[in-house]
Amino acid sequence: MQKINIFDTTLRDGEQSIGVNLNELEKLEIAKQLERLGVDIMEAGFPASSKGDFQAVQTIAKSIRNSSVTGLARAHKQDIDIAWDALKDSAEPRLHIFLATSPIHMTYKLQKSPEEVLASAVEAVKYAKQRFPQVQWSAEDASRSDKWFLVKIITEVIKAGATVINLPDTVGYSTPEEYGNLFTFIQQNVPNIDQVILSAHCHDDLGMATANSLSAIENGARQIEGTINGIGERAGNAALEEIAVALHIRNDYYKAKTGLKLKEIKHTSQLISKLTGMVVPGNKAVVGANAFAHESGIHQDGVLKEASTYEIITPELIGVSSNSLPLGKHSGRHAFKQKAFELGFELTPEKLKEAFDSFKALTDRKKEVTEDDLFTILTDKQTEQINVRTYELQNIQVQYGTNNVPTATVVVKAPDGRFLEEAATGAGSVEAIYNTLSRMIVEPIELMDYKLQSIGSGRDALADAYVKVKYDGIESGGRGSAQDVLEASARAYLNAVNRVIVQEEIKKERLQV
Ligand SMILES: CC(=O)SCCNC(=O)CCNC(=O)[C@H](O)C(C)(C)COP(=O)(O)OP(=O)(O)OC[C@H]1O[C@@H](n2cnc3c(N)ncnc32)[C@H](O)[C@@H]1OP(=O)(O)O
Ligand SMILES: CC(C)C(=O)C(=O)O
Ligand SMILES: [Mg+2]
Repeated sequence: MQKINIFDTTLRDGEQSIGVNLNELEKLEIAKQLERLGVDIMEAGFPASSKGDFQAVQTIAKSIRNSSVTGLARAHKQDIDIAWDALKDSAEPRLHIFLATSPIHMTYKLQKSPEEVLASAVEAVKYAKQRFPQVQWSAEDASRSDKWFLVKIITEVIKAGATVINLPDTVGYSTPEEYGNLFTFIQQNVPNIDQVILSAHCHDDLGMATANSLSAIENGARQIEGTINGIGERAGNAALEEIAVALHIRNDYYKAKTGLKLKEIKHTSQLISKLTGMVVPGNKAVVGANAFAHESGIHQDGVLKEASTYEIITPELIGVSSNSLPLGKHSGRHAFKQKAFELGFELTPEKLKEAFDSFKALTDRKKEVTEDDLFTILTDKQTEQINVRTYELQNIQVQYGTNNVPTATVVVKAPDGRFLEEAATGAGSVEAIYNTLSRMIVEPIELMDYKLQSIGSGRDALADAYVKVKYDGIESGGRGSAQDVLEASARAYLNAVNRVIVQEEIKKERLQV
């Protein structure tokens, strides 16, 4: 099994993401977590770029012992000197020098001829090698460079003392096949290539960073550069967690592995997301919140029967405690039943069916059905009395205006099966409803208490009303939930009335016995 070195550049290329600016302590915290994750090399920053970055690289270099710490430098003696000051106390001082080799970059950005670029690269590597035991040289924009020029400059840079050669796809331009071929070509044509480790550094401009990195591995790369969560310049870098997990899950195919402790992936991802402020998309491979969540009924049924039907990665592998089966519009009965069981409900098949129907109806009206909503639906069903004749709410309409008296019109199905319709006013909308209901209900019911609260948060949260009534000396509470507070209030009132009537009938039966 081939070992692939992981070069993490979250703290350098990752920090180049728009809007990300980590302070020294934040960088140190991330560095310690990267060490726990087991990265072989971490690029802590670009020491010559600012005093703050110098300080952060120096602190990290002094603190981290189990990963090699590196810093970036241009092909400038001054950048190299500053980097040495920052890195000299690290466990294994390592420098990363880059210089662009593509015609576009050499002509327009560096404004140097290929010969000047070659001389400058060799000079910088020789100079760095006087102090640093490990010197990586990167041919920036390698994928858009002339291949024979790459052969020439890489050969000379290795002679100058480079220990790692990186072939970046700086602008994410390559396809997997092209990028793999570049690695093969360099190995076949650079005579001293066996003296160095070949590295891949991919960007995600065309969404191919992970595929390109894996293709590089298939073609001889032994070091992979990237960031956690794929953060980085423009569309980002290759996401290291994707590559490491792909190598693990498909080691039958790649026959390569990293030294990463995969269980640390989720925690690392969360820490980096929090400190950089870069939110991980829910559907992001491996670390997205939905990576182990199954919403559709057929998938949920399959996962409940055997997780591997729809899960190729176990959540535990990357440090997530379990998968989840959130209930929503596309869910089916199996997952609903399982959730009811987890919430502690044992409903009869009939009640379960009715609860499922209520749940499905709610999913049409509510964006997200929460656990609290399910609890309410299931409690309502569990506690619903069957085979008792009850008042049932059919329709409710309320007219309200700041300068009008609120008026409610309500239709109720009475215990004898008749449909009753009434209207009444009240000081407020709820009172208007309750006045209307009490006109329809033959039993003399006294209202004792009324409470209203929302279930969960958000604008579409369910309303939960509680009502206490008294009839013939018996007190009973009732609850009702609905998306609208007035409907919830009406349902709670009728629920309390139905309960108190049942209790009163039971009392009468007892007295007759
Ligand atoms: C592909 C990558 O990710 S490369 C890394 C990119 N990261 C960063 O740039 C972040 C940190 N950068 C910085 O803080 C600043 O750009 C600094 C401090 C490095 C340089 O700042 P300045 O001196 O103001 O230069 P500026 O950034 O405007 O221009 C870059 C200069 O470096 C030159 N340059 C670019 N790459 C290299 C290189 N590898 N080796 C030598 N010179 C280089 C450019 O040609 C330009 O030179 P010029 O001033 O002679 O025209
Ligand atoms: C500095 C180099 C390696 C880089 O980040 C790139 O080419 O993308
Ligand atoms: Mg880069």
